[in-house]
Amino acid sequence: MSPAIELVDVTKRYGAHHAVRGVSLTVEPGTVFGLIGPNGAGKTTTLRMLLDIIRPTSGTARVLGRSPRDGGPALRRRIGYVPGELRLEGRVRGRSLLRHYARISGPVAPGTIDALAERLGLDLNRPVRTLSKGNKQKLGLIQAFMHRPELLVLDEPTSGLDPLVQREFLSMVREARANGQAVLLSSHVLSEIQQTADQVAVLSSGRIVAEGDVSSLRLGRVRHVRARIAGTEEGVRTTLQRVPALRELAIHPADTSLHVSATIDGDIDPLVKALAALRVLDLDLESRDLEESVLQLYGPSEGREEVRRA
Ligand SMILES: Nc1ncnc2c1ncn2[C@@H]1O[C@H](COP(=O)(O)OP(=O)(O)OP(=O)(O)O)[C@@H](O)[C@H]1O
Repeated sequence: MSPAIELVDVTKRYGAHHAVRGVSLTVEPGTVFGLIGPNGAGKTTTLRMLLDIIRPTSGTARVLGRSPRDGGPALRRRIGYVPGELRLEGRVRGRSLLRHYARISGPVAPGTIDALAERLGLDLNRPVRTLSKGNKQKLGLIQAFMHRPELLVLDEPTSGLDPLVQREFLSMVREARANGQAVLLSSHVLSEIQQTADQVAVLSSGRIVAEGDVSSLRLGRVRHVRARIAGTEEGVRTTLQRVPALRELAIHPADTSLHVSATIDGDIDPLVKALAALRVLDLDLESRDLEESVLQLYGPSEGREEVRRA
């Protein structure tokens, strides 16, 4: 079976600015591929090239075995696409709009539209212009999923959705994978990629700076540590400085305790053991957000030229 997506050395330039530089990636049927990276990294540009909304400056793209440029409407119907910025206006009701899309996308099994609307909690009888951003996004998701396309290309699909709906959406993605559909999901939210994707590529300044299976990347291992600790500043500093993976340690006296903040990259067990020797009044461990993780692990000082794996 040919890959659902194959990009080889694809570049997109706007004048002197490289939005995407030499990106190669392969997405197999029945898998979820996560494309992550901070704002402006080149995610939307990469996805639009798959749909032939824009064309690469150089390199080759194949989608479901065809060139997006030559595939035309026949290829387009085999893809479900959620654009990053969904503009839906007009008096038309959600149901009519989806029926209209269904005439373009090809057969939708009876009951599918209502079932998806029910799952996502969307009222299909409302005119689309009166829908909130999140509800418009739900319409966008339904139009992408309803005809069970071989490939789903989803650009920041959970933006504007509340956490319960996000969870339902992630189930829909897993079901699509189980049906043998391929999914390319772009996001700047690491957790949703971690929950669904089999493979992941990290884009930064238009380049893939890391790729592999989700568990092999070190992104999720960088955490913020915040604690309130009783004791002397010197004693606390001496204890915590022995933790090998602890960085950016800062200690500020506040009232009767010390406010401690740091980041930890890797094994947290030595930190837990060190804290056990102190009087900890409060403790908070939080994953760094994606942008911080990407920049720390794969940023300029780490050498963007190389693809790094854990
Ligand atoms: N039509 C255009 N003309 C000029 N520059 C563009 C154009 N489209 C995108 N860019 C630039 O290309 C880079 C990549 O943009 P892109 O929208 O692909 O990023 P992104 O990863 O999707 O970011 P975001 O998460 O903010 O949507 C950015 O620096 C952007 O300013």
